[in-house]
Amino acid sequence: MKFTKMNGLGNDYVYVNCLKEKVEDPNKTAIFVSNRNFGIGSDGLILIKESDVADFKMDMYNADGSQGEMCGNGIRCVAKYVYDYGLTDKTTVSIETLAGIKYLDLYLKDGKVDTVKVNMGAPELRPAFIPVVSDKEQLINEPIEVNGTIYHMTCVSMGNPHAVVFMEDVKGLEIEKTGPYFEKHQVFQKRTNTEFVKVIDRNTLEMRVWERGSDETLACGTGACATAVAAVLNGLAEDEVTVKLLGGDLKIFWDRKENKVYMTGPATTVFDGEIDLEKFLVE
Ligand SMILES: N[C@@H](CCC[C@H](N)C(=O)O)C(=O)O
Repeated sequence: MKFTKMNGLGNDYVYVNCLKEKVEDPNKTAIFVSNRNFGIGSDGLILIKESDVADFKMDMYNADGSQGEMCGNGIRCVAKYVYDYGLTDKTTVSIETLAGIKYLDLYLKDGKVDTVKVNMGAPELRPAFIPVVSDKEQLINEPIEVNGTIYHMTCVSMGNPHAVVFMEDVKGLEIEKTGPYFEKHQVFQKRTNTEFVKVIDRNTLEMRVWERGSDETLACGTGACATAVAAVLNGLAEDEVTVKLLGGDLKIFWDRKENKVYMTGPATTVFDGEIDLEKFLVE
């Protein structure tokens, strides 16, 4: 299997061009390639495919082999891949995901994609569609007991589920002790991604993320979008913010008139490789 290692702000995936390659068992392949000791090492696996309804299709798998509906950092890298490797010469591309079709603008430097702006669509706030168990219309600053501690969360889907928790000490948070309890809390029927966020000022948010299926990662694009939306809903930020993640910054704009969230950030290629999967994916 030929692959390319790419990342968006250190949120790294193994990308496979499925216009040329066939991945028989993506769940199992994701678990193997993601392993940082015995595999390639990544937060998951992303397959680039043909689409009947858009220019390309993205299928994403977390490090535990589960499938995610959407990946903000991943989709910017898919856009870079299809342009830089000559699969398209368009600088505006559409990509089908399990969370619908996303539209992306590509910005070039020295003939290659450097930065990508993604129309991430409308945030979903209705609990049943996130999904999270609740009788309420929206969950904004809602108390939740997690492993014996009361937190306040705002729930947003950007195609995938997010619980956003505002707090003072994000840097000192022992995320590996809290994140798994949020992820598997009984109210989240499909588990959840959780963002822990400090408001620096009304245009700057500091965020760490515990990702469903991949543990702590250096950045999460859908998480940054959910965080920006949650900050506005809680009266903590303006519609346009910089989200500061462990791996770098994302610019997020919630166009409230159109009810669309825009994410702008970098995409980076690290190396190409080839691996004999048959040798490793034995029963
Ligand atoms: N890192 C991604 C999100 C990947 C999927 C997520 N873990 C899920 O299962 O929903 C991003 O940049 O958005």
